[in-house]
Amino acid sequence: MLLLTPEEMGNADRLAAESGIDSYGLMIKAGHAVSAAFLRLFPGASRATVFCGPGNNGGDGYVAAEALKAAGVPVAIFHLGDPEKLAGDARRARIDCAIESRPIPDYRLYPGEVVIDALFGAGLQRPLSDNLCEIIEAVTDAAVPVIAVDLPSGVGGLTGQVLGGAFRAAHTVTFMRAKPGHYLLPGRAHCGSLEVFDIGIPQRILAEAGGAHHLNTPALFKASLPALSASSHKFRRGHLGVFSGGPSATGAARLSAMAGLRAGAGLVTLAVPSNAALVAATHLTAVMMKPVSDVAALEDWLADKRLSAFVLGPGFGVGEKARTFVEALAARPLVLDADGITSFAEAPEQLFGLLAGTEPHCVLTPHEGEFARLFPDISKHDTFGKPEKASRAARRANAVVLYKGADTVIAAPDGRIAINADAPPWLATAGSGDVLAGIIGGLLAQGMPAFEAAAAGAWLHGDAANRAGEGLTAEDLPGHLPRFSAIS
Ligand SMILES: NC(=O)C1=CN([C@@H]2O[C@H](COP(=O)(O)OP(=O)(O)OC[C@H]3O[C@@H](n4cnc5c(N)ncnc54)[C@H](OP(=O)(O)O)[C@@H]3O)[C@@H](O)[C@H]2O)[C@@H](O)CC1
Ligand SMILES: Nc1ncnc2c1ncn2[C@@H]1O[C@H](COP(=O)(O)OP(=O)(O)O)[C@@H](O)[C@H]1O
Ligand SMILES: [K+]
Repeated sequence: MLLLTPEEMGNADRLAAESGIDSYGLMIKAGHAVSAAFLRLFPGASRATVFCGPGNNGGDGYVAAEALKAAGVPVAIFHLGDPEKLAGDARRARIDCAIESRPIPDYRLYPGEVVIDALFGAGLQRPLSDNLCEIIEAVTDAAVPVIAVDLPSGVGGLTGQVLGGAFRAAHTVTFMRAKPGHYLLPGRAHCGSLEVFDIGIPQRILAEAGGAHHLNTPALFKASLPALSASSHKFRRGHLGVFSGGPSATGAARLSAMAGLRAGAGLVTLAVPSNAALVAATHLTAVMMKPVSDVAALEDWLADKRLSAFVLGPGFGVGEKARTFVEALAARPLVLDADGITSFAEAPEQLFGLLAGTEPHCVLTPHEGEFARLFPDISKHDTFGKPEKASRAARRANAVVLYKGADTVIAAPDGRIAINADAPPWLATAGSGDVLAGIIGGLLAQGMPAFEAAAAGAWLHGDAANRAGEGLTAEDLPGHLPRFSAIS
């Protein structure tokens, strides 16, 4: 599912106009979609209170207001700025709307009203003024239902960030394609239910207008998921190696290993320091074990080319050992998580040097803190949204970056970006990140390319959590992974 940034939507708009499509006709359809949503969702509203801004978002508002009046709904319009200065389609929409409007400072709460927020959409450029924020706060505090046109005003369509303040909509009607800001946080939490309405811009124009951002759905990775056939045997299904920490820190890697096996790797081996072998062995059944205490033992093990992917980081310990192990592993498909990432905090360039110059085959899975350790300058940039941060990091590291959180973003060095929006909050539980690393490792082991494996991993992780339900522990997750053949 392709998402368009506000800039790309602007391109689509321009290309549509160039191809002879009547832009005022698009605005009429947009406004009518908003009025239809109002009538469908709030048939008993005492009044439609329409806030109209100074651009085309306001234009959609005037069209919706006129349509609601024609349907018999009492309507009050409050405009921002000088409506005489409206230009283009928005000007025409105001002229065609026979309702007197008043300046926004005249607005007072009205019992039973429903607000249509048509202040700003794609054209939001800067934080909302204090006066506007006060009005938004009054509407929010009074729990007045809000329908947002395109985006809740104040939410950045590219980043999902709130600029100053923003409406909390019950429902948002956007046009042709959702925008990244509808799915990134905190924007997602301001949208309410999201409706993507087709106002008639042709697909070929939308395809030409943009295409880097995707919502993470199976359509993005399904074709690359490993498929079982009669000729499958365990070595054909890949062999995943997962590195464990010492005797008191084997749990995290065991979670990854089990998840890798459930994700379909034919064999999974836990590589343990010798002093942890006994502890680990008492907890393993289908997962195998191999003592690997130092880099010499690792290099011996790596001579087995059937080992097709690795996970390093969960519970491994931070320090020199992790760095030398990564040096030995850097040319092979690898998920680098947790301590594996933190070990390079003092010398991120060393890691990027190891990963440079090849087809990207490493997946980095930082949470916010780990991301800041590896990419401190990128992380500090307040105006970058999460996709831009992940994307810059991916290019710098020549690795797929899966930037975790409630709105996990997956970015490839070639510019592809996926936003994962389905994970439930009960995934925030100890060890769930270890399971995610293992799922991705299991998919890499079966030959899935790094971006698709990371995107599939994040989606499967969220899907398993939704199946397991609230109250899950990380151990529950692997058992709830869906059958790949059942994913649609
Ligand atoms: N794409 C399509 O095909 C279609 C798009 N359609 C609709 O068009 C919308 C995009 O319209 P748009 O480009 O005119 O931008 P919009 O959101 O109205 O805002 C721009 C105005 O706001 C102002 N402004 C900005 N920030 C501000 C602030 N913080 N505080 C105060 N002012 C601020 C800014 O002023 P300036 O920065 O120039 O001073 C400018 O005047 C889109 O969201 C959708 O609803 C539909 O009609 C159907 C077809
Ligand atoms: N509020 C949330 N909603 C959805 N997913 C979340 C939320 N908080 C965390 N997650 C997910 O849970 C996992 C936690 O991973 P991580 O932070 O590494 O924890 P741990 O180290 O305990 O395994 C990540 O996949 C993250 O995306
Ligand atoms: K809006």
